[in-house]
Amino acid sequence: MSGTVTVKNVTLGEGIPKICVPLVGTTLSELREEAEALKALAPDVVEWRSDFFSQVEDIAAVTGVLEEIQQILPEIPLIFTFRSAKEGGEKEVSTEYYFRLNKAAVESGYVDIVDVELFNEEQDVRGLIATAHDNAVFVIISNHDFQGTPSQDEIVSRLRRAQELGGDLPKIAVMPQSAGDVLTLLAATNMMQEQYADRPIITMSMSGEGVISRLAGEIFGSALTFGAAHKPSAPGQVAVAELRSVLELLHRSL
Ligand SMILES: O=C1C[C@@](O)(C(=O)O)C[C@@H](O)[C@@H]1O
Repeated sequence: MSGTVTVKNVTLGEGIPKICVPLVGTTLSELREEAEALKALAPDVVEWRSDFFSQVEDIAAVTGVLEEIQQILPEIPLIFTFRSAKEGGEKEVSTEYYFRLNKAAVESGYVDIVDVELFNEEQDVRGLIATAHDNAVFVIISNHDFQGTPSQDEIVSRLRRAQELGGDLPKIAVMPQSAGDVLTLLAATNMMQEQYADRPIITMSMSGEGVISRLAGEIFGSALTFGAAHKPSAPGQVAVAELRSVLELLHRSL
């Protein structure tokens, strides 16, 4: 894999894949508790899935949560994500609000990485990337298919599009309908990282059948893997301690 991204002493794109744990609380007090509990798990990265938050339509409440997470976990890089319902998230908001919310998050000073969905108007995506970079925030450009697994060429083409738009971390999550679909995701990951990527990429095949893709990133070329604390944010996430021991086992074997 060529190219790395370093955020708060965590380097993505070299060595063992880094572990990210999502925060999925629906209230400020649940989120506080979850963040406190993460101290013991010591993930490399934390993602706040703000679409789970009951007050996500109130920007002041959102930045308030960000400030608290940052105070509880000041050393851990924080990803801000609003996952739209059409890509497997909990809520749908207007496109206008989606971009306003993400802009407020990157301008808050509490976020290290923002997740922006690829399937939006190009100028909106480019505008948000520019604002993020002006605020020293890295950008994941993501795409999720909860129904199936596109062809290898289509997966590679979406990852390349994310890279061309200027995303620092192209990402795709797909749903397998067969073991062959898991191989398609792994082959696309390997092809992307060997032939096209000049930066770290993040890929996963979801659900139980796809778990191997969350473990084998160091071999096939995915820099970050999502593990669950007490509640997964997507199907197939395994518990952090088990995830870490398998990643270390595979790392030692190489
Ligand atoms: O995009 C992703 C990946 C993910 O969907 C997964 O399958 O682990 C989990 C989400 O929280 C995250 O935003």
